[in-house]
This record gives sequence, C-alpha cells and structure tokens, in this order.
Amino acid sequence: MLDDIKKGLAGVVVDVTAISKVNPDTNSLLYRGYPVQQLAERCTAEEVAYLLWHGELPNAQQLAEFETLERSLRHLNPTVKDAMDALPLSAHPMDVVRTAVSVLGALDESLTTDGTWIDGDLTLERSIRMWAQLPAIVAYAQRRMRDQELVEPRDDLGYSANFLHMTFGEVPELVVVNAFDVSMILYAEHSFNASTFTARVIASTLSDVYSAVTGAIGALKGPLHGGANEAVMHVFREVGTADAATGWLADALAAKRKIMGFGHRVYKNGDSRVPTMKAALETLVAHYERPEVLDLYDALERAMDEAKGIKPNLDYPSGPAYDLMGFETEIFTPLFIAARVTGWTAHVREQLAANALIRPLSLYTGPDERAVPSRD
Ligand SMILES: CC(=O)SCCNC(=O)CCNC(=O)[C@H](O)C(C)(C)COP(=O)(O)OP(=O)(O)OC[C@H]1O[C@@H](n2cnc3c(N)ncnc32)[C@H](O)[C@@H]1OP(=O)(O)O
Ligand SMILES: O=C([O-])CC(=O)C(=O)O
Repeated sequence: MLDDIKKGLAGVVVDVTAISKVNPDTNSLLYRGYPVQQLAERCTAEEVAYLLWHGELPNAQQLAEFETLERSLRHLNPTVKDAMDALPLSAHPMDVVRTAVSVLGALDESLTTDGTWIDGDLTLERSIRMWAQLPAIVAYAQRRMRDQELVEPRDDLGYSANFLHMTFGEVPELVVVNAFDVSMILYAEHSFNASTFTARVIASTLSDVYSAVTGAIGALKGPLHGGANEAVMHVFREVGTADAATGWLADALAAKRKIMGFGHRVYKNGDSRVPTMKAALETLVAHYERPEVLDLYDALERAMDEAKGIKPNLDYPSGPAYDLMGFETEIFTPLFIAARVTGWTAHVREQLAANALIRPLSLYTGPDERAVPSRD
C-alpha cells in the first residue's frame, strides 16, 4: 500500500481537461489546441482570455464586445481600495491582492446565502469582473508601496497598455507593452498546476469562484510555484554579475539550496514557454540598454545546465523582464495572478460542468487505537 502512494500526486492523472495541453515530450503547450507561442505572437491578452473561457478565439464583433465589457469594469471598486488602504504597508502584495479578491467576493450581491451562487453562467460573469479588476488592484498594490495615488484607468487603451498606465502613470513604449502582453499570455494557463488544482478542489465543494481564486492565490504565493518569479530576482541580486555565477551556484548547491526559476514537475527538458519569454526579455534588454542582465541570465543558465542538467522555467526570464519594466520585485507574483485568473476560472467552470467532489484517501501511520486515560 505504501508503494502505491504518489507523493505530491506526481504522475497521477486525476481528471480530463479541454483547456490546455502540456506535452513534455514535444516540449509544447496548447491553449484550446493553439500553440502558446503562436498566441503570444499573433494575439492579445484579451483574445487569449476569451479563448480560454469560450473555447474559441473571438471574431471581430465578439472581440469588440468583450473589450468594451472589460474596459467598463476597470475602475477599482472603492470598498476594495478602502480594504487595501486598511492593510499595513509591510504586508506582502500577494497578501494584499488575495485580500482584495476576497473583498470582491464579499461585495458581490449575487452571492446570496441561499445557495443560488451555484450557477455556471454567473461564474463566467464574476470571472470576467475579477479579471478586469485585477490590473487596478495589482497596480494600486504597487503604487501604495511607493506612496503614490491610485491612477484611474483609460478606456482608450488595451488591457496591457492600461495595466502599465495604471501602474506607472504613463504608457511605456510599444516594445514594453508588447513584452508585458506576451508575459500575460504565457502565464495565463498551465493545466493542473498546484494553484489551478487548488481552485478546482475548492470549486468541487460547490463553493463560489471568488473563494476558488482566493485559495488559488494562496497556492501560487509559494516559491516552489508562482513565488519563484520574485525569488529569481533575489537570486540575480545575490549573484551580482555573470562572472560570479558559477562560484555562486556551486556554493548554493553545496548548501542544498533549490535554485529559483529552474526545474519543473512536468517538463524535464525545458519549459515550452521559456524561448518566447526569453525573446521578450531580449527586446527589453536592447530597449533599456542593459546587456549585463542577459550576461548574468546566460551565465547562470549555463552553470546550472553543467552542474545539474536542470533547465529554466517561465519564472526565470519573467523575473528580470518585470524588473526591467520597473515593477517592484514583490509585485511579480501578483502580475502572475492577474494573468492566471483566466486559467483558474476556466478550470472552475470546467470542474462545475462535470463535478465530482475532490476527496482522496490517505494511509494512516499514527498510533494504533488506544484508550483515553480515565480522569478518576
Ligand atoms: C511557473 C511555475 O510555477 S514553474 C516552477 C517554479 N518554481 C521554481 O522555480 C522553484 C525551484 N524549482 C523546484 O523547486 C523544483 O524544480 C519544482 C518544485 C519546480 C519541481 O519539483 P519536482 O518535480 O518535485 O522535482 P524534484 O524536487 O523531485 O527534483 C528532482 C531532483 O532535481 C533537483 N532539483 C529540481 N529543481 C531544482 C532546483 N531548482 N534547484 C536545485 N535542484 C533542483 C531536486 O533537488 C531533485 O534532486 P535529487 O533527486 O537529488 O533529490
Ligand atoms: O505547471 C506547473 O506545475 C507550474 C507552472 O509552470 C505553471 O503553473 O505555469
């Protein structure tokens, strides 16, 4: 029986999904059948969000309607802002954003106490609302760290340009907007990863979609999952320069440290998304004239390959890319939330459409049955 246990559910297929396919053999990732590299090259984050929820790319009219809806929902809810303002500035932005999403749920009057929240159609409406609010929430989470006021959204801008406008108070050059949009697409979905599985477990109890996303954010925060993009930046700072990479890595591995941004549960020969995100990083390095960033990136990647044969995952190029764009390091994982909320909520809907309560078994290894000592 002990031999049957798959720690961490490694290699266990627990359900079907039609949302994305991660194929480590061909090193590919498909969203609803489309290669993610092509989506990143030819589509916007809005089109990919629509695809994940609806199963097909939008036609021109569907896209126009979808964009109009998203733009109409961008203003940060004032009660959410008040809740964020009530939190100490020392709070990690992941905790601030998790709390803000939870508040969105508590404010949704359609979440009645009589069980009528269990409604697939409302789940989509609520998901779109959360996705449209998250740029405002994440942007404000960064601005409050910098003692800056909230920036109101602009409805003449696409999703990514507006996200950057709300964060920095201006729209950067197109090369930056494009690299950011690519990162949002690459981060949007990745089958049964830990945070998506968390969302599906919560949905499987017939809880609501806000609860599923709040729980998923908690799972994403850890450095073995989404928290790695922040952790990569700490590594870059610790290493310092390309020349120091090999020595730093030898010491880190000797100390049995996990090197953030490397390795993956499913891909064992490189992450399918890395080449696309690395190309985006290269455009940023050229734009900001920071070649030393790429030198360090390449040196550490080479050293890790030589020492352990372990390849980078998506968080490795995303970390320095977000740093070059000017984001606070603690905001990197909240950016992942803003992108992944599309995938999480697509999975919540898929779970609800063919639900079975997720409740595995465990092998008990505690003491044999024994009597509680009598009190007299
Ligand atoms: C977007 C994302 O969420 S991608 C993942 C982001 N996370 C990270 O970058 C954190 C660093 N990476 C890791 O910790 C791991 O590679 C994980 C958690 C992502 C995957 O872990 P698992 O599939 O459980 O692989 P596991 O931990 O069994 O690794 C196999 C071996 O490679 C080693 N290894 C794997 N990744 C790393 C790493 N980043 N640094 C050092 N050693 C590593 C393990 O120590 C283990 O060695 P051992 O057999 O000598 O004990
Ligand atoms: O699939 C995983 O385990 C982690 C990952 O890369 C993701 O969620 O994007």
